[in-house]
Amino acid sequence: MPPSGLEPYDAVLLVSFGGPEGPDEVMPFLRQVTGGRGIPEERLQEVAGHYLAFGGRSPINDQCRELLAALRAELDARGLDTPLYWGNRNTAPWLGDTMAQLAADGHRRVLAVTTSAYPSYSSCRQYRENLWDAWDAVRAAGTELQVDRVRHYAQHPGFVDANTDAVRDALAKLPDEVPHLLFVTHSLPTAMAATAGPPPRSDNGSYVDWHQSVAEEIVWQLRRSTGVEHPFDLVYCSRSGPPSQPWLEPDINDRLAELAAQGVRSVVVSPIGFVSDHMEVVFDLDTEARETADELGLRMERAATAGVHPAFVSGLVELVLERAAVERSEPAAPSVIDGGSPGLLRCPADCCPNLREPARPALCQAPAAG
Ligand SMILES: CC1=C(CCC(=O)O)c2cc3nc(cc4[nH]c(cc5[nH]c(cc1n2)c(C)c5CCC(=O)O)c(CCC(=O)O)c4C)C(CCC(=O)O)=C3C
Ligand SMILES: [Fe+2]
Repeated sequence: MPPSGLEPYDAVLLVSFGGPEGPDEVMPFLRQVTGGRGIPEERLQEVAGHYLAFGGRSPINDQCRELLAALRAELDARGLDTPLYWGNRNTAPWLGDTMAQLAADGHRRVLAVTTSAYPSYSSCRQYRENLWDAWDAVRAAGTELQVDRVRHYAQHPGFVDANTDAVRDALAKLPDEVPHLLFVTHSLPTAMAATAGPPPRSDNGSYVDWHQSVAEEIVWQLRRSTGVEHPFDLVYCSRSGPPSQPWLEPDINDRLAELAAQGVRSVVVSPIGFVSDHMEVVFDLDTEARETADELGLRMERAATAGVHPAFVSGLVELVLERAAVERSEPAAPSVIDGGSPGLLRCPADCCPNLREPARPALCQAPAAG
């Protein structure tokens, strides 16, 4: 491979969740995502209904296409001609096919960027397990690839600034108020949340802690620029699983009802847990939570997700450059919000454990200590 400016890496791989692109793809997608995870059939039918209400097409693949185009433009602008690839965990383009293509195209050092910004089993290790499967198949077919992944980036200024900007735009639509801010992320089983991130862990675990820090930073940035301090909470959406299993709360709809009862009149909803307008955002927030707000007589504005905001796109490219520098043993100070965590270059073996299949291998992991 000719030098690309990202040495030692010769390719960048965007890894995403995947989503259906038509009605016939909805049920196969849901079965793929939930295979063996004990999600009740009723919940599957309900979620199928969310997808079918949007013509059976998830927004996520188109958003990946847009992100790839934006990343390409940003790499080009910086004189980096490193090829970009894309693979999904749950639909085409399948990660396994993309990994085989990377090998066939002669690549041997690949840097992965996931469309998921926080630590937890679902948002980190599960991606690394699927990376392992794809990598292992290529290895079995005779090619030795090395795959790394950029550190968790929720506390990178690029991601935070994009979200702050979006909250500012949403606030501008409610000029006569001091809206309550609701920062939203995907709920998790509390057992998964408690074991998110590397030990030693706080009571909340890294998933909740990281979201809390991002929310606080956004509120602080707004206060610094406007002098207004907005009341805020971290709330959850998209609870799944059997009713007997505890998940992170409060659900956004319940919190909206509480706020209305307390006399709050307007809210800005900021989906900091999602990098773009996934189905959870367009259904759980823009459809369901909006209906709740309407019924309660609350004014609600939903802030944009990071999407292809220039700060986010250039932040991802900076993360890629930073990691390449680290691998070349050059000094590279990790860029991170004040008091935030730069995250880890390689997850330790006991980070974000798979509570169902503890022995399942995952890629991008630090070698086990002594
Ligand atoms: C933390 C987290 C993220 C954020 C990090 C990241 O982005 O990865 C995320 C993203 C996503 N989740 C998605 C879709 C689904 N997630 C499900 C189920 C679950 N998600 C979980 C967690 C998360 N999920 C969990 C603990 C479950 C229970 C089952 C299990 O333990 O695995 C189910 C099954 C039906 C249901 O139960 O809801 C579906 C269909 C899509 C695609 C959306 C689109 O099409 O636009 C995206 C981006
Ligand atoms: Fe999910």
